[in-house]
Amino acid sequence: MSLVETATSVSGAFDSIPIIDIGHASTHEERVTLAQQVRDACVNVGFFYIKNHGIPEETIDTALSAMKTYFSFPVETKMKLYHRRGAHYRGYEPLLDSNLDPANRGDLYEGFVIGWEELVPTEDDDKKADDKPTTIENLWPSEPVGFREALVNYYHAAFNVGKFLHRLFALALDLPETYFDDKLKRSPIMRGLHYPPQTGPEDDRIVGVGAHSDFECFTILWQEPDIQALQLLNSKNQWINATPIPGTLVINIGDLLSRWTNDIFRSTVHRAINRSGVCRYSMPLFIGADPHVDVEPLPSCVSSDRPARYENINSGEYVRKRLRDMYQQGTGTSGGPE
Ligand SMILES: O=C(O)CCC(=O)C(=O)O
Ligand SMILES: [Fe+2]
Repeated sequence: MSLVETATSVSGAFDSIPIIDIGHASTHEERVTLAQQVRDACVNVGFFYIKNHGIPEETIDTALSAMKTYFSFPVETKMKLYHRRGAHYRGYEPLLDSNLDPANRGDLYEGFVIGWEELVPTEDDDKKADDKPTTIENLWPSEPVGFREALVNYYHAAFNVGKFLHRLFALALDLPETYFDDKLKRSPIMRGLHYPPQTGPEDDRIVGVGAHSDFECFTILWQEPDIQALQLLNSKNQWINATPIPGTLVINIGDLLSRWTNDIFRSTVHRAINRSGVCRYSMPLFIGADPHVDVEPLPSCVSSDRPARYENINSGEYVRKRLRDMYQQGTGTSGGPE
């Protein structure tokens, strides 16, 4: 069945989230089989878990413990790196600073945001990058010791998984396997997130992260085991729990890849509410397209029955606008970069 035909029969009324084992992918045949599962998941749900992703537990644990220490510092210390002071929203986001769902009153998480950075910069790094990718500087606190190393290590480990996944997306979209290789070279933004427990009466207008879809191409989310918080909205308006499954990562499609695929890959609305009684941590890595890349519906996703639904847009401009909107709706007072 063609991609367009596959998408036509989809209802979006999913009640569970597929788990895909990516552990065996050395042959082209194995990757084609995986790509078929990925296609089903992206068309029907927009979310899936991956297992056997290969990120060492130690890399995750070290990043988690660095985050826990950092977020335990007084807010005045963390505010020295307030993310709205710089030009690119890097650094510390305090509680209630953003508001992803305009119907809400602010998102009850604090975060720390970084972009591309080599742990040990290589001399010819910029020369190698023929596409003038972002070289926006990250902001780093002096404490805890090892914070930068822990986060940058996790960033690259997760990005390596992302590089593998975008090849599966390409196969799933009937494109050459390497189609996205030169388009997603340095795009990821990573956030370390801390959700304090929400107690008291349930109030749908203040949640950990309000209902939203992600802006970029796809997200690789590590969520803390044993704490239920993430939920996805299906087409019947039911919230489906994305229960943490040990050893897995959650992958979801964002709006940019949804546009690129003419809505054949679903960018599913989700939210997070932490009513566990204890703090919860998560680490999403958002993989967009590099800023210079133009995005318009792919030929394999367009037909006479399904004409292109979107204009060509520049990826950098698109994501910048989405970020501006998100932070303007928040309660942060010092405005945002233009
Ligand atoms: O923390 C989570 O589980 C979800 C976070 C999220 O959806 C986001 O940051 O876009
Ligand atoms: Fe999200």
